[in-house]
Amino acid sequence: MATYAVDVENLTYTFPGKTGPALKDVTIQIPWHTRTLMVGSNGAGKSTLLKLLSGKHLCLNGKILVNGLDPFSPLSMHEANADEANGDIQVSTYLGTEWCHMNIINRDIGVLELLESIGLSHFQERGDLLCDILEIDLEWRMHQLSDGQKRRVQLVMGLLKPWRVLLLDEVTVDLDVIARSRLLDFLKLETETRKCSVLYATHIFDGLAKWPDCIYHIKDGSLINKLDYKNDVKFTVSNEEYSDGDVSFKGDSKVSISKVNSLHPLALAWLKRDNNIEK
Ligand SMILES: Nc1ncnc2c1ncn2[C@@H]1O[C@H](COP(=O)(O)OP(=O)(O)OP(=O)(O)O)[C@@H](O)[C@H]1O
Repeated sequence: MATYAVDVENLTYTFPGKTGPALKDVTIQIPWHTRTLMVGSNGAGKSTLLKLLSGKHLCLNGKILVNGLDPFSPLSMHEANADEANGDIQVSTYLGTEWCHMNIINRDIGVLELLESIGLSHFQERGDLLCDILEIDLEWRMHQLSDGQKRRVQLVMGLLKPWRVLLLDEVTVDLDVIARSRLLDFLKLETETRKCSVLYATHIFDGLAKWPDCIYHIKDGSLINKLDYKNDVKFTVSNEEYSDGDVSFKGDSKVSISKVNSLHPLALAWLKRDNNIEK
């Protein structure tokens, strides 16, 4: 089994037809049993990195290994399946924008039928747990659901088969706060109870204060900060009841955040810095 869930070295990626790279000399090592957050402005390069990790683009410049395998190589995936004890674990699952727009979720089809078509009976226990967590009624019909309800069914579909590495590209925007909080708890439990890791790019920081093990800050295609949660992040108690939260930096590698269950103050402080906004 690979030492790291994700092992990327000196990765530089330029989209075909573009002059400048979308990712510049990125090196990132994600251990097993961890949750990593990626923070950065629109266009910083978060989705590009997640897509490269999921094998959606070929990268010739740098090393990318997910579960010790080249995500772009079909041979790798074949070998991976042979390696897994029961063949029922995916190397990686990528849930991103394109995945959100899959057509099936708008069709006149029952939720039970939909979940059965992707192997619910094979992963019954996990499926039941996910339906319970995300409060899915198996009698719902997809075309009659709200956006958030559709997203909840879609998340059960995406998470039904266990994965070694989960690549989440902001797929929680439609969820209400309870569904999002339960989903984050589920992902935390997953990383604590079986060999897997989660890499999550998001612009929603509420409810995340106690969630990650590591936070990467990406700017203009480069990783410019890495915070190891246990050692580098300290929460202070804010005096103001309705404060937006305070952040104080100690150099570039340590930070203190006022005590709110949110990383919004940190994201806001980083992105203001990125854009040279003083206050
Ligand atoms: N298919 C593409 N072809 C060419 N350039 C692209 C393509 N996709 C993204 N880019 C460019 O790559 C850079 C990084 O984009 P990316 O989507 O990775 O940013 P992001 O951090 O995920 O942003 P957001 O928070 O808005 O989702 C941007 O400059 C973007 O314009």
